[in-house]
Amino acid sequence: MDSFIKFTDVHRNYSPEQHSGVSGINLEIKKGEIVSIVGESGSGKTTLLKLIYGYLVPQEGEVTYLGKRILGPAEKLIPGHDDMRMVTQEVTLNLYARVFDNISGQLSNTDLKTKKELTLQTMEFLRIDHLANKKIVDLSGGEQQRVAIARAIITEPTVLLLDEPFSQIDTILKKQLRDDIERLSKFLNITVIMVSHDPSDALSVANKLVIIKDGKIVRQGCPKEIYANPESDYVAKLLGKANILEGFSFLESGKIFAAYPQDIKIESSASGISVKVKAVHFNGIYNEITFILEEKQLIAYDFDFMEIQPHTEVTISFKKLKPLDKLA
Ligand SMILES: Nc1ncnc2c1ncn2[C@@H]1O[C@H](COP(=O)(O)OP(=O)(O)OP(=O)(O)O)[C@@H](O)[C@H]1O
Repeated sequence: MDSFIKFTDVHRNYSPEQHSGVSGINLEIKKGEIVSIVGESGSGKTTLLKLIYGYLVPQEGEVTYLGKRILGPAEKLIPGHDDMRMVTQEVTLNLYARVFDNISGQLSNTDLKTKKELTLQTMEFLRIDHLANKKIVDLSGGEQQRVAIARAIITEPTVLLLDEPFSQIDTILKKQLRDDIERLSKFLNITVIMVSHDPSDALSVANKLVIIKDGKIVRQGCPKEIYANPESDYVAKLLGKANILEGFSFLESGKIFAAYPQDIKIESSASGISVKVKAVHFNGIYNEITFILEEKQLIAYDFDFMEIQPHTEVTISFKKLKPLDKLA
């Protein structure tokens, strides 16, 4: 059986002189998966989305959808794959038209009654039916984003590509969006592929994680497994703001470990490793404690709001240390 979406040895750069774009990409995406592509800024995340959608073509290798090569912009009258929709951060909505018209306008060659029914269904699915008669300019950023997703899904795509969907919304809307993405996948069987530079969003919703660095995939697989065993400092820092421990006197020489901030325990007893507190920042859910250990700066989260003061000494212990194979 043909793979759903498959990259085989894909290379696509923007300029031969400088490093840009992506290279050596091998990736398979299964139907119905929620895939999150994460990586630091400029690592090539959007380039991967554009290669899937057909906004870019590889210079080497190929990208296929159901076994067929995805056509590039020069090979199609309207660029973009007919079975897919891509929602970007730029507002592509008609700002002065009603929400209803923005969504229903996507359905050409559909009779009025069906158009109305489908638009109502889609608005209900994304819980924006109460906004039907509002103009886009009068909506919040999060509401506009839901309208953009509604516009995309009303044409019943098999694949929805989302570029930084979580970037401009607050915590409550993030939770709703996560829920929407899960429902799109579960009830409409849409494969969702999204790009995020904040991995906490990705970890919470994706069932496959693709981690990219300098245009190359450095890890792919189950989010929980990758988080539990990051293997490289890039992945550990990206996914969990991990402290990278190397060269400390209490470590075996030559070994490197990652410690997530929540895995550093601050002890009230005298046992443990003595460190000097540099700064304490209240975060709402925890205090972020910056401390100095053997002249290196590390970060721990204190969920118990212990009375820790800057410039004092405390003792710490490591609840979990994750061995790293390499420094990227
Ligand atoms: N049209 C273009 N022309 C030249 N270089 C480009 C072009 N588009 C992207 N690049 C370069 O290719 C690399 C990857 O870009 P891409 O937009 O895919 O990264 P990204 O991971 O999505 O970044 P960000 O998180 O900042 O959006 C970057 O170095 C970028 O500057």
